[in-house]
Amino acid sequence: MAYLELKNVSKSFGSGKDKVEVLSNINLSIEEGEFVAIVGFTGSGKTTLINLINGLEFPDEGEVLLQGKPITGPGPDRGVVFQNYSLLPWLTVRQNVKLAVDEVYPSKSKEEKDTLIEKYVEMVHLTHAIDKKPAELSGGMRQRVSVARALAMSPKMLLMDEPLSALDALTRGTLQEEIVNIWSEDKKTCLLITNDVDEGVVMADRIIPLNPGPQASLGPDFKVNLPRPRVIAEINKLDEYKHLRNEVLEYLIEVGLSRKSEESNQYELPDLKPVMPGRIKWGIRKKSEKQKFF
Ligand SMILES: Nc1ncnc2c1ncn2[C@@H]1O[C@H](COP(=O)(O)OP(=O)(O)OP(=O)(O)O)[C@@H](O)[C@H]1O
Repeated sequence: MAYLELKNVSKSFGSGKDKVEVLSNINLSIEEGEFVAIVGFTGSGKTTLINLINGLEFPDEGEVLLQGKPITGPGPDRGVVFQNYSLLPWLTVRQNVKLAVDEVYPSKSKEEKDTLIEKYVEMVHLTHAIDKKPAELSGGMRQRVSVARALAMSPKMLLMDEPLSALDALTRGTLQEEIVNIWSEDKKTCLLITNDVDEGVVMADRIIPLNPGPQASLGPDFKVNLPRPRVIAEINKLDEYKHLRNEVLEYLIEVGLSRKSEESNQYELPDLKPVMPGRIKWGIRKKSEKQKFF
C-alpha cells in the first residue's frame, strides 16, 4: 500500500461565476521513504495540493489517503515547512521549536523536551543561535528553524511548500543538501513543492509536473535515477542528467505553450537555469566545511 495516495482529487474555491476550479482529477501515489518533487507553474495550485495533504483543505471530489485512511485534518505524522518560515517573532529559536515539541509530546519531561529541541536545532546547524529571535537571523537561518520545527515533531512525512524559493543560491544549495541528508538518515517520506526544476532533479527520486491551472492536473512521472549522494559537479556531466533535465523542461514548455494558446492567461514557467558545474557535494561534506557557508 502506498504511504500517501490521492485518488481522482478535484478542488475548487468559490461558487457561481466566482468559482475557481483549481485542481482537477489529481492521482498521486507516494511510497514510504520516497522523495517526490512536484514542479509547478506559478498559481497552478501547488499550495492547494499541499493543504489537501496537510488536512487544511478537503477535496470536492476524490480521496486523500494516508496509509489507506482518509485525512481528516493536520496531524503530527505530517510536518510542514512553508515558504515564509512562519516563526513567532517574539520567541527565540529554542522557543519556536519547543512549540512543536509541546504539541506532539505534552507528557515528556522538560529535560526530554530540551534534548529533542537541541537535537533538531543541531541537525540544522543552529546551536550557536538557539537563543536568538527570528529578527536576529538571516533568511536561510530562519528557514532552518522552520525545518527544525517540522522535524522536532518526528513526522513520518515532510511536506515542503517551496521552502527555499526566497533564499539566495548558495544558502539554497546548502539547505537542499541538509534536507536530503536528513531525509536519507531519518528515512522520511518527502514531498517537495518547487518551481525549480534543478532542485527537483538534485533532491528527488521522482519529479511530477503540475500542469497550469485552472483545473490543473499532474503530468507524467519523471524518474530520477541519478546516483546518490549527488555531487552537482559530477552529475552535470552525466548524459542521463542532461537528458532528464531536458525532458522535464521540454514537457513544461510544451504544456505551458499549449495552455497559453488556449487562453489569454500568462503562465510563468518554473525556474529554468543553465546547467553549470556546482561545488556542492550532497551528503559528503564535513561539518567544519559546512560552517563556512553561514
Ligand atoms: N482559499 C481560497 N479561496 C479562493 N481561491 C483560492 C483559495 N486558495 C487558493 N485559491 C486560488 O487557487 C489558485 C491556486 O492557488 P495556490 O496558492 O494553490 O497556487 P500556487 O501554485 O501555490 O501559487 P504560487 O505559485 O503563487 O505560490 C489561485 O488562483 C488562487 O487564487
